[in-house]
Amino acid sequence: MSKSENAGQRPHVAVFPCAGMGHLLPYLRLAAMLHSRGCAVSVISAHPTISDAESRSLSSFFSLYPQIRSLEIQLLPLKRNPRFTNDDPFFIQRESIGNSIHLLRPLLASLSPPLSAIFVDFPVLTEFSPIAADFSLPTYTLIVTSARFFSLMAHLPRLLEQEDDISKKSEVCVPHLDPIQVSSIPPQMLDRRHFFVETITSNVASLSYLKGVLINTFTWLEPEAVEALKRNGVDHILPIGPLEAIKAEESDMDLPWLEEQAPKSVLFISFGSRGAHTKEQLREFAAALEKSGWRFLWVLKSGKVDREDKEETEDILGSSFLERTKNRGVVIKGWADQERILAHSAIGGFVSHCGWNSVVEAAKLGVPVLAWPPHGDQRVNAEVVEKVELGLWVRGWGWAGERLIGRDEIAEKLIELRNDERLRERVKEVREKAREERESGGISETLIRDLIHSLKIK
Ligand SMILES: O=c1ccn([C@@H]2O[C@H](COP(=O)(O)OP(=O)(O)O[C@H]3O[C@H](CO)[C@@H](O)[C@H](O)[C@H]3O)[C@@H](O)[C@H]2O)c(=O)[nH]1
Repeated sequence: MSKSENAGQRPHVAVFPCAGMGHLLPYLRLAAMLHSRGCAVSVISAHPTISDAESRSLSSFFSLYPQIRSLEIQLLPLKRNPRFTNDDPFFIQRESIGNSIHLLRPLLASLSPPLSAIFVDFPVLTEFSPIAADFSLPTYTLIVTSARFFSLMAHLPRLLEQEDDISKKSEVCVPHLDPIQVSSIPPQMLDRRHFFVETITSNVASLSYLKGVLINTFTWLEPEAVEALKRNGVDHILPIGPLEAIKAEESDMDLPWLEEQAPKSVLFISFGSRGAHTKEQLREFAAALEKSGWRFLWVLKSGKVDREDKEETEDILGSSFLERTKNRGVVIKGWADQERILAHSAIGGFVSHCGWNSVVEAAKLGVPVLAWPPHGDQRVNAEVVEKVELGLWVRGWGWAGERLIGRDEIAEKLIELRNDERLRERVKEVREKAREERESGGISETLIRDLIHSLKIK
């Protein structure tokens, strides 16, 4: 079918997330949003997925949205670039997706109606660019980290050119943005010979072939960073957050214990979709939790990849902790519906690793955060949490594994979180601002409408 024959039809849009739940969930939310606004939607996924959580999410998404088409590529065995020495399974998965991306060609060529546009995840923009060119396919991306961290990534190539050794400085300046602490930047990003920097640099260069850059943030939360991106050359940036939870996430939550708890009495603890702390650190945290007196709901993960995370809760936290706290808290090993939990009236605080989706969810639902960012973009995201007063952050806790944070130190912060009345009031304001931007037919609504309109006239 030619493009002109297709003109009167609904636009057909595909989304193509990279590895990990932190990428898959926002792309599925975007797919659901485009579907609800009248687009025909396809979701491209790479198999085998890196985690069981991703496989489960994809199957439940497609059973909830049978009209959304699933397009799969089967990953080829990875031909390792000798310079790629990273052993993080999520980085290896990114490499595999990049290496197998040409498998999309026959898939895209066979689509009827053909695609009007595609949303490709930032980590694979470079590998996707020849395909976009050959198919003359209008390409967008959805950025799933903070505008603050993305500003840093977008400016990184120039920063590394200008500075001899950033690691010796205390802060870096991205034009039009307040300084970012060097201690917040993942160390690999400071080494210009690192493969990670090469990948960021080429993907930043690839931003120029895109028709638009969407980002899961909202203007009130990160006004300067969104403005800085526009002024620093990413002028096609559109904040569309906070993304709405998909229908699946609105299903009943099987947590009768939570239903019985008093309003704002329960602390929710989750360090994201991958484990982050050593067993020793988790045990220290458990002791602090007990000491703090909070009721708690803890989603525990002890391995990076859920398929390999076989250890029992008792073996991680000790059966005596579970016995002593059985009337005060619940530990769920594995996966729980975080956004549903955060929305529950019993939740009064959130110990978070500050994965960006978690920060946006806490802001949207008005839950005070105790930031404990162990990896990657998470410390820069925690700078946002601190700046907008969505929560507390002890910078000195450092990166994961830098030092063991003791139970007394943690308990003190947990108690501070519970007693901070000013913070409780402030998060209501943050929630209200998020709601206003969503409901006033605000910027993101207008932009999405414009986007869909521009697709229709292609
Ligand atoms: O048991 C769980 C764990 C997570 N989630 C959801 O899964 C998503 C997790 O995303 P995020 O909070 O961003 O954490 P990560 O999974 O750790 O995300 C990775 O991707 C993010 C987006 O790039 C980065 O900001 C993080 O640093 C990186 O670790 C969120 O929507 C959570 O609500 C659940 O529903 N249940």
